[in-house]
Parts: sequence; C-alpha cells; structure tokens
Amino acid sequence: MAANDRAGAPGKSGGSAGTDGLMRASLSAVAPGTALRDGLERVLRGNTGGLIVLGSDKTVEALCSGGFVLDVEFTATRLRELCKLDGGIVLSSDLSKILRAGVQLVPDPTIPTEETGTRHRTADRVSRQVGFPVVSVSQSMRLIALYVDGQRRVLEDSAAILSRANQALATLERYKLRLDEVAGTLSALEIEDLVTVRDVSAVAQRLEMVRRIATEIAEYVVELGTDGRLLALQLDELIAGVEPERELVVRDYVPEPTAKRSRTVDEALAELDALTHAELLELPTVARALGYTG
Ligand SMILES: Nc1ncnc2c1ncn2[C@@H]1O[C@H](COP(=O)(O)OP(=O)(O)OP(=O)(O)O)[C@@H](O)[C@H]1O
Repeated sequence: MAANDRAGAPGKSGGSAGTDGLMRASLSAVAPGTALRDGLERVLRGNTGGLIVLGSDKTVEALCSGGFVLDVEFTATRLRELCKLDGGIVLSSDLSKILRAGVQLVPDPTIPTEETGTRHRTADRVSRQVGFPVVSVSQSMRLIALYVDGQRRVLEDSAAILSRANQALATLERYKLRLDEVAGTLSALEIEDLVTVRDVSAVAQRLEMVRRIATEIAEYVVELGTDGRLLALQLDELIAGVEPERELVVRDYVPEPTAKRSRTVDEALAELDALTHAELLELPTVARALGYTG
C-alpha cells in the first residue's frame, strides 16, 4: 500500500485539540482515498456490518474479551474479511495494524448512550470510555458512523458533501466580493482621514463572515479527503490574505485604552469570534465587539 493512502492516526481524546480537533482528525482518517475508508466501504457493500476501534492501549485491552489476537498489517480487504466474524475489530493507534478481530467489547454499561442496537450502543460507550474513535458499520441501516468523545457523525458519500460544499463556496464568493467592496471603501476613507466606526465595523463584519464560511468549507475538505482537492484549491485562492487582514484591521482600529475600558487585539478577535450569526449581522454589535461603546 502506498504511504499516502494510509490514514493518519487521529489519536485519543484528552489532547489539546479537544473534541472538535479529534473529530476532524478522525474524519480525515476515514476520508475517501484512505485505505481505512476503502475497507469500510467494502464492509458496507459486503453487507456484514462492523465495529472497529481506531486505536489500542491498556484501557482498550481491558474491554476486550475473546476473539483473536492477530497483529497483522492493515489492508482494506483484510478488514472486509475480518468483519465477517461476529464481534469487533481493534486497530493499532497508528492505524497501520489490525491487532484483534472477533472480540467481544465489554464497556461500562452505566455509561449513558442514546444509541439503539447493541453494535451502536457499544461503539458509543467504547469511544466515551477509552477515548479512541470507534466506527460502526450498520448492517440493517447500511451506514457508516463515527463515534468520537460522545459525538456521532454519519459518513456521507462524496457527492452529497460536494453538493453542500459547492453551495458554501458560492456563498463565500459573494461574501468575498462584498468584503472587497467595503475594504476598498475603507482604504479610500483612510486616505482622506474620514473613517467612521461604521466603516470599520462593516469591514470587520465581512471579514468574520468570510472566515466563518471558509472554516465550514475547510471541514468539508477534510471530510472529502482526496475528493476534495479541487475544493481545497478554490478555497485557498478565495481566502488568501483574509486571516492576516482580519488581524490587521482589528490591530489598527481597536480603540485606545482608557481608564474605564481597554480591549486587546486578541480580546477583540475573540469577541468577534463569539458573536452569534444574528449578532454578526448587526453593525452596532460588531462595533461593541471591537471595543467601541456608546
Ligand atoms: N459488545 C460487542 N462487541 C463486539 N461486537 C458486537 C458487540 N455488540 C454487537 N456487536 C456486533 O454487532 C453485531 C450485530 O448486533 P445487533 O444486531 O445487536 O446490532 P445492531 O445494533 O442492530 O446492528 P446493525 O445496525 O448492524 O443491524 C453482532 O453480531 C456483533 O458482531
């Protein structure tokens, strides 16, 4: 197997990246183009179902009962064949090996789960208990689901993700055009020294809107794996320079500190980031996030 079609290891919960970071890394590990995704698709097509733990350590070992210790190199076809056995599969933490197959996983039954069906309840509980992501391939519902730290994501096919990603890309293009307009106006007013809080807020607002939709598209890129290359190129081109510009605008226009209040650049950026979508549409709220009051 070529090195580039091996899934990158997502690791386990408790790291600095948090649940969102682990979910992103896990989605990347099972994205189209990886051997793991190829194997999962084969299991789905083969209609056998599967329960796969994406990592192993002492806590995982402690939950395993019965089955076979294998310790063989991971391949998509091996995964497909081993999922025919009754029970779950445990992969090594770097996802390069299949360590166990046909194991009964026995997680703590008091861990709450809202899933139905023993396979999916086990997947949810094991992922919560050991911290490694767990994948279930449902035989009856014919879907692949990823369980990460209490969150569940159903893996969709690339066509469905691409259709949503393309809509988001069209929105990004419109937002970017509007951003270029308000940024152009701000530059012209700066030359004449006529900038108002409203003009600055409008640019900060548009920069934030562009950043948010770009973040959404970046998540689609992760989920799409090799199918998202073109999308990644389009995204990179559209958002080139946006992040530094966001910081520069805030740095230039965050109000001078007074005895009553002061706001650092980082605080203003965090306030902008924390605005809800509805708040972001209101220029006075954006101005307040930047540190302007009254
Ligand atoms: N605790 C467990 N450890 C290992 N494998 C399990 C465990 N629970 C269920 N499985 C696997 O899941 C298979 C299906 O179990 P069951 O029919 O109860 O699940 P389900 O949740 O209805 O799954 P599906 O959505 O695939 O129909 C079992 O035959 C077994 O291979």
